[in-house]
Formats: sequence, C-alpha cells, structure tokens
Amino acid sequence: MALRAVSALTWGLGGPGVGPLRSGTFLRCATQHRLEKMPSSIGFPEASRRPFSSHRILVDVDQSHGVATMKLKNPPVNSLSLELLTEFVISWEKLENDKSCRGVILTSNSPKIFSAGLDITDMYGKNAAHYAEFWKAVQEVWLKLYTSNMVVIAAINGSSPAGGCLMSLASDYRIMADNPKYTIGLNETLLGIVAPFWFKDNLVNTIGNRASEHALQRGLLFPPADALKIGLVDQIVPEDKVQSTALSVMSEWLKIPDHARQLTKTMMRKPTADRLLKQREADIQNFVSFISKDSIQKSLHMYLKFLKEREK
Ligand SMILES: CCCCCCCCCCC/C=C/C(=O)SCCNC(=O)CCNC(=O)[C@H](O)C(C)(C)COP(=O)(O)OP(=O)(O)OC[C@H]1O[C@@H](n2cnc3c(N)ncnc32)[C@H](O)[C@@H]1OP(=O)(O)O
Repeated sequence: MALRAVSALTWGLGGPGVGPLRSGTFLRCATQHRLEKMPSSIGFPEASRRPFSSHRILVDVDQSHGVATMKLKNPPVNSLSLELLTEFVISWEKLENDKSCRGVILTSNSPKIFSAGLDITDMYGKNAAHYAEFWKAVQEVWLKLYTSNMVVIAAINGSSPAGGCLMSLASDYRIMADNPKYTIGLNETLLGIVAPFWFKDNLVNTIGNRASEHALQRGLLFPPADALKIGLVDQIVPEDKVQSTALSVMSEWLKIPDHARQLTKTMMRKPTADRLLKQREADIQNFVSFISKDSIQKSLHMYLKFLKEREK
C-alpha cells in the first residue's frame, strides 16, 4: 500500500447547540417529505435556493430538497483559523435552526484543497488566552459536526490533512476525489504534535484500533485509493463527480425517517462525544500547556519554515 507523508519531521440532551434531538423532531419527521429526486448539480431553481455566506463560509440551501451545501473558503489552503471556525459555528447553528434543512454537504471552495487542517499560525507565537479560545472553537466545530441531527456528507475535493481529516471523520459519510495527488489523514506527529484523545476516538470508531495505531503514530497521509481500503473514506469518485455523488448519496440517506436515523446516530456517537464534553475545560488546559511549551513552539516553527521553503 503506497503511503505518502509530508516529510520534515453534546451531547447531554439540552446542552447548548449540541443536543442530538431538536425539539419537535418527531412531529417534524412525521410530516417530512421524502426525497425522490435530487438534481445532479448545485444548479437549483432560484425559487427554492437560499444562499447565505460570511467571509470564509459559503452556504447554499436547496429548500425544496432540504439539503445545504457548505463550502469552506479561506485561501490559499482553507486552513481552519479561529475566524473560520467561528464563522462555521454561526452558519452551522443557522442550518440547525432551519427546519427545512435535513442534510449538509461539507466541501471546499478551493479546487485542490479540502482543508489544510488547523491554522498553524493560531497555534504559534500567541498567548495562552488565544490558544484557549482557539481550542474551544476547534472543540465546538467537532461537537457540532459529530452530534448533528442533520445528515452530514463530506465531499472531499482535495487534500485533507489533520484538522481537515477530522472534519471529514465527524461527518456521516465521506466521498473523496480520486486524484492520487490528494491525501487525507491525521499527520499530527509529523509536526511534532499529538492528536488529542477525541481525534483518536473518532478515528478508531471509523477505521478500527490497529489501523489507527499505525496511522496515528506514523502520521500517515493516505492517497484516496488507500484511504478507501482502510475505510477512512467511504467512496472515491472522479474529481468532477464529487458534488453530484454527494447529492445522490444524500438522497439515499434522506429516505430514512429522521427520528430513527437520529436516534441511531445518537446511540452510536453519544459515548464518544460525552467523553469530550465531560472534560472539555481540562482538554483546553491540556492543549494550552502543551502548545505553549518551547519545544512544541520550536517544532511548529520548523514545520512552517519547511512548508514555506519546500519545493513545489
Ligand atoms: C499529551 C497530549 C496532549 C494533546 C494536546 C493537543 C496537542 C495539539 C493538537 C493539535 C492538532 C492539530 C491539528 C492540525 O490540523 S495541525 C495542521 C496540520 N496541517 C498540515 O500539516 C498541512 C500543511 N500544509 C500542506 O501540507 C500544504 O500546504 C497543502 C497540501 C495543504 C497545500 O499545498 P500547496 O502546495 O497547495 O500550498 P502551500 O504548501 O504552498 O501553502 C500555501 C501557504 O499556506 C501555508 N499553510 C499551509 N498549511 C497551513 C496550515 N495548516 N496553517 C497555516 N498555514 C498553512 C503555507 O505555509 C504557505 O504559506 P506561504 O504562502 O506564506 O508560504
């Protein structure tokens, strides 16, 4: 198996914004329309579309089908900066509160990069208060995605290292562009940092313990075909079919009655989400003290330098 690495080195029912069952779920489900036919592109008729956007997040809601497409837009590499994460949470809450929205396709506005992961500049050379705020936002985005009532499909249209991979892992289904130049994986160890327990839990739940041990320790980044083999993604398709495949997979998922699917998702994911929720503050303090260490700051500095100087 060809492995590539960049070398160089709420649940709690009622909890704000992360509860798995929004009030009225059962009532709404009983009257919900089934999705019989989905358009093959995002060219929805104007009347049924409701786009909204912020600086770094573009959202297009197809109200007649109940599906939103959310695009990350943070050039040049869609890094998950504090600003992007904050805007993500605001947009996500808007979708969660939109009764017509049952599913979200998460993708990137950039053609080659789904997301370069957490913005390293938010973890380097800042003060403890900044690190704490940043990490809280990372936790919040993961909790929102992982515990969402909506069907979440990641349309991975480019490379997806570290935090980008985490966002995909938190989705219900992953479709990746079949281009061997793209990679996906939790490569934290290559930066001299450590994926926290909840990144690890999400990976183990997806690809199993042994494959996770191997992938995490070596910081492996998998090309699409290998990611498919180990179950890190569910499907690989030609680059120009990622969005249309996501729409047709979504239509299949939305045939399942919402209440049954949501309760099943809760049953599967609640223990993992609860583990973070129970020690959220301690996890923030762990992050702050880990990332503030001189040795870790030095590793991040070296990695940023490597990224800037490497041959393209
Ligand atoms: C005991 C346990 C305690 C645990 C406590 C917690 C510990 C901390 C846990 C932290 C978890 C971290 C998760 C992460 O997500 S870290 C980020 C990891 N990401 C990467 O390694 C990806 C790096 N980037 C790339 O590989 C490439 O950029 C990419 C393939 C995405 C695109 O390549 P391309 O050639 O198109 O673009 P460039 O490399 O030229 O990049 C353009 C500019 O963007 C800058 N860049 C890239 N990635 C990042 C990033 N993640 N953050 C910030 N900036 C980034 C890059 O430097 C270039 O900048 P310049 O234009 O200035 O040169």
